[in-house]
Amino acid sequence: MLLRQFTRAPNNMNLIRRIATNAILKNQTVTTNIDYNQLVLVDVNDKNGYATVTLNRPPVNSFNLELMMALSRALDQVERNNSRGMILTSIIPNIFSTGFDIRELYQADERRLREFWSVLQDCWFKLYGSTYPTAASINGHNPAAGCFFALCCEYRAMVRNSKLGISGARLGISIPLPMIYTMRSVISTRQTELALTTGTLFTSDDALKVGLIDDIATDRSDAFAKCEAFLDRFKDIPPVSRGYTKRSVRQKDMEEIAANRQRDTDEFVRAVLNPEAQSSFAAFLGK
Ligand SMILES: CCCCCCCC/C=C\CC(=O)SCCNC(=O)CCNC(=O)[C@H](O)C(C)(C)COP(=O)(O)OP(=O)(O)OC[C@H]1O[C@@H](n2cnc3c(N)ncnc32)[C@H](O)[C@@H]1OP(=O)(O)O
Repeated sequence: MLLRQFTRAPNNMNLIRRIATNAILKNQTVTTNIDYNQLVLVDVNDKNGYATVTLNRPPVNSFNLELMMALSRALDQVERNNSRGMILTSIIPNIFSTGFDIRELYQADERRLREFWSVLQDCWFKLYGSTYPTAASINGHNPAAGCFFALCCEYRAMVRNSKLGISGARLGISIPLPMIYTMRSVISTRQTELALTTGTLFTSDDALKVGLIDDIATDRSDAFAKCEAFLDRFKDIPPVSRGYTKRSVRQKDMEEIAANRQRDTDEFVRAVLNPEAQSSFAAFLGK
């Protein structure tokens, strides 16, 4: 059965901007909350300028097209706000994300599937190619696509007793290029190949050892604090030159993905519609 082996919105363009009314209280963080479309929440801390992007699709933050689109728009919002940094996290206590929503893949409509992948690619360009500093506060299990987005960030803190990785190989799924390039930007090519060809889901200790995460946290608030401390490291670094350097480091990967977008989409669609993959999805969903 599909990854059980791993343990066991609408198109709303209107932003609702809410300024915290009790900000006058001494020492209280002043936040501007941009409630985009509920599936992804964007909060900007007015004290330090950091945006928190929170995945909010209970029960498990699985990515369907709507969540992917909401993430894409949230990233646009962070960019437009000129945030000093961004922390990606999840509202669910012990789960960051369970990856793609299997219901999105099972008996999928091809047009919707193409759009799904295209929006994932957009998210990748926006997050991987962002010039502002990024960190992932991984508050729980994070297999597959959620791991991919966390790896796009510059820093990861993960709570103990969680698992992280891209396990597609165990299901006979070949891993798409954006995921390969992203993992390879974090750990060595050798370790990337090993992780992806064995479909390893890493414990927090093993993830730290191999370099997939930067810190182990005791709980979600510790993970968040560690992410803030990481972003603080850039407080005195001029953001424009910093962003330019980051983009230059990542430029080659982005050019290659941009040049292969159509082929990458075709391969994804073929992989999902493959009868073997469809049987796995059916088994997962108990069909
Ligand atoms: C096929 C071509 C793909 C091409 C390239 C892809 C490359 C590979 C990268 C990404 C692919 C993916 O993302 S595929 C998704 C992979 N993810 C999983 O298989 C995770 C499965 N989930 C779990 O193992 C567990 O949910 C958990 C350990 C993460 C959490 O366990 P917990 O016990 O806390 O929760 P439940 O398992 O009871 O789940 C609650 C509820 O949610 C449903 N659920 C969970 N995950 C998904 C999902 N990914 N899609 C849809 N639904 C999901 C689960 O069935 C439960 O539902 P019910 O309450 O109705 O039983």
